[in-house]
Amino acid sequence: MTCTCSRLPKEIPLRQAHTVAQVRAAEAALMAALPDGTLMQRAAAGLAATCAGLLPRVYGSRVLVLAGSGDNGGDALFAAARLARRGARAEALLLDPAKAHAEGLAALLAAGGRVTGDAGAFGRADLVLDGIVGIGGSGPLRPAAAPFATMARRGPVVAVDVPSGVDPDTGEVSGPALRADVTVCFGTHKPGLLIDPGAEYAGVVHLVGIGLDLPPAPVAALQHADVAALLPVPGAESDKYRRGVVGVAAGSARYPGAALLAVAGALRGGAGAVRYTGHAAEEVVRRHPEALVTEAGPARAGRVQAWVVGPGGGDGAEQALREALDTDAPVLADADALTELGRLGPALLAGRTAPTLLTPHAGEAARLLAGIGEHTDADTVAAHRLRSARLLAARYGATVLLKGSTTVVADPDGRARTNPTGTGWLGTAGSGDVLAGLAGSLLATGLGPLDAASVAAYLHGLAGRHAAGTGAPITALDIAEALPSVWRSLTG
Ligand SMILES: NC(=O)C1=CN([C@@H]2O[C@H](COP(=O)(O)OP(=O)(O)OC[C@H]3O[C@@H](n4cnc5c(N)ncnc54)[C@H](OP(=O)(O)O)[C@@H]3O)[C@@H](O)[C@H]2O)[C@@H](O)CC1
Ligand SMILES: [K+]
Repeated sequence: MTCTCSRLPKEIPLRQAHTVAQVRAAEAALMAALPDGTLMQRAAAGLAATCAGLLPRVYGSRVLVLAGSGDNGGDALFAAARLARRGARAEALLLDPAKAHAEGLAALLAAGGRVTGDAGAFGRADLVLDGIVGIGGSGPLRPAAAPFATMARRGPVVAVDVPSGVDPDTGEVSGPALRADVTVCFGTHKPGLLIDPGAEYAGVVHLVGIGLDLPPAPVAALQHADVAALLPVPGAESDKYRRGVVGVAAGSARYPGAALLAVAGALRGGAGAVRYTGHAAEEVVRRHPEALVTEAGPARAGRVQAWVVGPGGGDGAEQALREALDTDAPVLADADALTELGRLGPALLAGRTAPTLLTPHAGEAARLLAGIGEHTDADTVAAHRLRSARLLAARYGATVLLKGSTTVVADPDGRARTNPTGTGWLGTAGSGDVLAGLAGSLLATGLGPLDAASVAAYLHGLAGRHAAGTGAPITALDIAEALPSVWRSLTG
């Protein structure tokens, strides 16, 4: 089978995202060492170059700047001035004319651009620059700018640094926001560009370096090369035990399928063997003869380097979870085990010395949040992904992989990762069971929970894309079966 993924670029570095506070501190240090306006010119030059690349030709194109009164508007006005000097018909719509960025506006006018008060220019433009607000904004778009969030447009919208109305630190969107086709961000990614719903508003994100000296990023998205470097490779001396044994406590008389799918994921996640315990032993062996099965629960199941507990676990989930948590192996809790954990609260994890990885979808995350007294629902969790995942990680003292349109992994130490490979086709019954098995298998090979979770999410997303091809419904088993191909595409 040919894997379409093998054509993906391999050298793209880790996408790092910094908070507004970190960007501000780096900006202040650099600005103190450079002549006034240097950073804005670097930003405007990169922005103008991206815009020029999006236009069939710059000369004669209609470019509209939506300009707020901060430096974000300044960047947009200076970039439009550069395009006007190349013959573009550039206009600026000033949202608060009295407070417009004076130097940027002067540059635009000097280059032959003009100011317009006609909101209809938005729909006629060949390209719109969203310079309403960047990292200095807060809350939803103000009334003067809000109508542009829903207006029809002809040409692409290019967001300057951040789509206006998207929270740069979290990706939360609390009201109207500009929907961009491309976002040109400066110095670093902002977390809000990598996490839905903000990521969806950002479109394709293009980073323009401006020379900021930044600390380690609190949020990152692994790329191909990062994942390839983390994948376990068996050594010459490896046998199945040295490669790691993953235990899967899953499935019930009512849900035997979840066991099959979790084992299918676990068999393809790098561990040397899969040890299954639960009510679906017969089905598991029939479908996966390579699995070891045992009647005993996690407490007496034999050698296991990481446990996966909960998919389709039914009534047995609490007992299996308690037994697995009593071992000194890493434990991944999913599905019914998460429901039990939400009911019993974080005290159940107290005293663990090995890592715990929780893999909730938004509904299960809401149940876990209830376990710490935060009563909410799935939609609210999905709207506040980073915050929800971080809160759960901190309060449960566990790594949390929050599944969804952007999967977010949060570590109790505060680091977070977002997964760039997701696809809507992954939203299929049993897909989460495969992911749980896969992530547990990576844990058993010795990866830490943050790496195991983010590598699993990456592989799972690529496998979903590979299985769906140019676009077709897929089953959870299709995802599992595509895993060896995408693994090869990363290492080949
Ligand atoms: N960091 C860097 O290294 C570099 C940063 N650069 C650029 O600077 C940008 C940051 O500029 P900034 O600090 O001037 O803030 P900015 O985003 O323009 O917003 C302030 C304005 O927004 C308004 N406003 C607030 N909320 C709003 C809302 N909800 N809806 C509507 N309006 C709202 C607020 O209004 P006010 O409260 O004053 O009435 C004020 O007028 C950054 O994103 C990047 O583009 C580059 O030039 C190169 C180097
Ligand atoms: K903007």
